Amino acid sequence: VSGPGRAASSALPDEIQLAIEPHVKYIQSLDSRRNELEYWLTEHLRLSGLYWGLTALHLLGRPDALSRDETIEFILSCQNENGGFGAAPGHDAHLLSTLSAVQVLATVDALDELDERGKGDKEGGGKLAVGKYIANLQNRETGTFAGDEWGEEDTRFLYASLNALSLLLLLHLVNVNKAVDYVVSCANFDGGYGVSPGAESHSGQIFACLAALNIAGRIDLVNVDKLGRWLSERQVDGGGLNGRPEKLEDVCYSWWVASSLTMIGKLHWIDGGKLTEFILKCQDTKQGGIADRPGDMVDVFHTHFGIAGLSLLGYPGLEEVDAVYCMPKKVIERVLGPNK
Ligand SMILES: CN(C(=O)[C@H](Cc1cnc[nH]1)NC(=O)OCc1ccccc1)[C@@H](Cc1ccccc1)C(=O)N[C@@H](Cc1ccc(O)cc1)C(=O)NO
Ligand SMILES: [Zn+2]
Repeated sequence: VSGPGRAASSALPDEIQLAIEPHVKYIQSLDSRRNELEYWLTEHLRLSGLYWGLTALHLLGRPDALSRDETIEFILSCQNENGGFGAAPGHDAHLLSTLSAVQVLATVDALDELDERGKGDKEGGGKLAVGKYIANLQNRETGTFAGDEWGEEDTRFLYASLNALSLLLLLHLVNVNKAVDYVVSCANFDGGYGVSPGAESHSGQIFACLAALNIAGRIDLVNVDKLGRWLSERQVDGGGLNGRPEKLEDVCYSWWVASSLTMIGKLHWIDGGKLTEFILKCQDTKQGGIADRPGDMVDVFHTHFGIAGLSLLGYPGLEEVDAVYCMPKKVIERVLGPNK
């Protein structure tokens, strides 16, 4: 494969190499852009933005580029009385921001702060309060999960729950077998999975369902050859991957598709070198950051998923990423043990 194995040399144009320093500076600059309208328009994603930025820095080998104390203070400031976390201080709790909070605290090795300083109900604060908030969102009949008390159900939320609960070592608070049955009920004839039974296959939902099955120890339920074929067909001529047939390539699908292929042992069914080159072409090597497609505006979401994708593809010098948790492998080994 001609891709990342080739020694990066100065003779090559910039975008063929990963511009590490500019990406670090771009991520560090994000929280200081309070004068920009976009900063406030993305407040509903602030906690997830911290997860994307911090994880990208850890994969770049720069875990100290953001202040650990400020990170912990911000996370805890987003916790609600019900134990769940909102996207920003004062926002209602939601499963996705609760997942981001748990992922960030695990990454900076501060999950115990939940017990020392976290909120929660009388009988059990700390980690248990977060676990109970999540467990209360499971639909006891179908096994799937809602994203918050308004009740919208989706396999994304089922994955978010199993991810967060497993990091808190509290999976026993929910009915994992029923969650597995629900994921199986979402399987399509093409081997993929959708948002609910009968919904069309979508790379993001496939990632969520495969990762949930993996955490439940039931990856054996996947039709590997059919799904591997559908996922490998996401690679388009430009080398990038799309989310569904006929859609445009997009850097974040590098993650959703490549991590799914990794989980079923078929990553070699796509051309890793061409995908690597596509991701590197989406960088802004001057200002830093990675966009969804070459020439588009960069954002922290695509910067994170582009770097995570490069890590899966073995780009030299990056920390290894865990395909199931989208977090540094070293963090997952510390929290769950080497043989997780
Ligand atoms: C809410 N969301 C998305 O819907 C992105 C939008 C997008 C980016 N590039 C193309 N579309 N899509 C996305 O994350 O799809 C992947 C996915 C879909 C379904 C299930 C799981 C993953 C992004 C944020 C975003 C919005 C708009 C532009 C860039 C980023 C997002 O927060 N994604 C979440 C997962 C997610 C996905 C869809 C949702 O409705 C909510 C959450 C995530 O990756 N958390 O770490
Ligand atoms: Zn995208």
